[in-house]
Amino acid sequence: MSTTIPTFKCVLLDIEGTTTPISFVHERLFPYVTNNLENFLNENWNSPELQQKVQLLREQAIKDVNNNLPDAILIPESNEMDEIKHFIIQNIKWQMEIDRKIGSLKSFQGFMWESGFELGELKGEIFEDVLEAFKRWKGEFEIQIFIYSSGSINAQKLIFKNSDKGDLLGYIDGYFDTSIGSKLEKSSYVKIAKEIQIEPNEILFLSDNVKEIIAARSAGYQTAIIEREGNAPLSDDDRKNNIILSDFLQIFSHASFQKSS
Ligand SMILES: CSCCC(=O)C(=O)COP(=O)(O)O
Ligand SMILES: [Mg+2]
Repeated sequence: MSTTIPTFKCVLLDIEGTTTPISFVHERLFPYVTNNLENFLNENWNSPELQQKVQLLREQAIKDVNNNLPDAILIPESNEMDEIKHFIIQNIKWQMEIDRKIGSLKSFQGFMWESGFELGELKGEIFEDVLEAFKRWKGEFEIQIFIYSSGSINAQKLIFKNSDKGDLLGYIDGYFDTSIGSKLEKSSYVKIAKEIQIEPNEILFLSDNVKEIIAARSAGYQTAIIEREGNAPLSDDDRKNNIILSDFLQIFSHASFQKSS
């Protein structure tokens, strides 16, 4: 009898648009930040963790102004608390309007979501097929599962721990965010492969973002674009040049990802 085994030893997964609906991120997580920002700053102003996140935003804003980024908003170091809060709010709202994938913003968002998840006001949405794929990868094939998202590692863990499919942290072997580098750069994927000590061609990267897929493939990864409802439309060229899946379970029967043994 011929059996099949996967061509990869681990999967590296994007979150937004891949394990999780884009609508959850844009209609639940992001508004949680923008709608609660002022109260959150008032209630947590004396927290050293908040002050550390604000300092990261401040340092990024200085870089942005030095790099002539249009509309960049500085956060002053004045004694006037209300003035500082005003500029923090302006700064965060501006960055979120352009959906910026930058460490200081992602770290601040993750800090705010922490209380939302702890209070039960937020629950991570995970697509139906993801949990079944996790179970099969771990149970049948000993495939390792890693996450690589622009969201902070703290935020990634919150989503998978407090998900609508239960606590999924036990399935996941490690997490990467943009502190390893941009998801659009080949070098980030090279670094991840080195860190997890798996050859690039034995890693399967799944994402909704074609630019991320191109970067991962240039580092030698196997790749597939995940096309979920609500994701950005793919061009004819994207379809011609990539494997496109609408569901993780399709990987188990896709010829490119299996070999006979
Ligand atoms: C922990 S993910 C929260 C969503 C988020 O902020 C984000 O930027 C997701 O980006 P991804 O790289 O997963 O597409
Ligand atoms: Mg994504």
